[in-house]
Amino acid sequence: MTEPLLQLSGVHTHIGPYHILHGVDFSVPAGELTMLLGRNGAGKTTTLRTIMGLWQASSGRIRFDGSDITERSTPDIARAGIAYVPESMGIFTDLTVRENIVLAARSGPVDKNRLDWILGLFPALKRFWNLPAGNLSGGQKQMLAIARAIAEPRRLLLIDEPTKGLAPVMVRSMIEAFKSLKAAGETILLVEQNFYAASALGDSVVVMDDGRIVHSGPMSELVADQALQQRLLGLSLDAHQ
Ligand SMILES: Nc1ncnc2c1ncn2[C@@H]1O[C@H](COP(=O)(O)OP(=O)(O)OP(=O)(O)O)[C@@H](O)[C@H]1O
Repeated sequence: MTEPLLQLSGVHTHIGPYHILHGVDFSVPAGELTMLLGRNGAGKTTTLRTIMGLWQASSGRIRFDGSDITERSTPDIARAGIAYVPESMGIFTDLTVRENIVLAARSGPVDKNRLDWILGLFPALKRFWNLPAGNLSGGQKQMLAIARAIAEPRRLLLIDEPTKGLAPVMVRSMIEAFKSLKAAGETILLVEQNFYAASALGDSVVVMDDGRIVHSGPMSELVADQALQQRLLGLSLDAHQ
């Protein structure tokens, strides 16, 4: 059997005196979109930050693309091909949309075909190309943050709640963009609270609670089982479109 692109085994993370992750085990197969779900405070963001080396795992192993990355630095992990889009997005609001994207490419100018592909995914960015990113709506800022993450080819995208606070029409645009990313063969680990978006996009799903994995399997299985959804996710689910 081929090794998954990303594999977490028994990962514990402490933040100062607090023990946040308690032996997290899951994997992300190449070319799939894996949803990471769970109630508020379950440990989803901490998991992404631990993969990225922004928090150091206190025990357990993280393997990526055949190598152990548990103790590598964040820049090293980024160089290995993992991009992280945090909930706060990390865009430069004083710079134009164009400058934000150009600056995100570390190894030189953004490839023209790639840029056309990115602007095809997020047409709104084309309209605001020469305007400061601070003028964009919340959803457009999210799109810019993702565009920055894919300005260069990456092996794995970690994206934290891209639909948070967005109007339904914007959620639908975001879902379409993710469908295109999937069709292009990108491997994505996506944190989502919006179950409508999660169910439309996930190939597989991992559910966390209190720093532990409490369920993992195909997304279709969770979508078909409302009792399981209620048990695992309770009222944290936002099923609105
Ligand atoms: N810097 C920190 N210092 C102390 N505790 C923290 C810190 N960051 C997160 N935590 C705690 O770790 C736990 C997990 O938080 P985390 O942000 O990973 O959850 P989450 O599942 O992403 O939640 P949400 O959906 O609300 O963003 C929470 O109890 C949170 O209070």
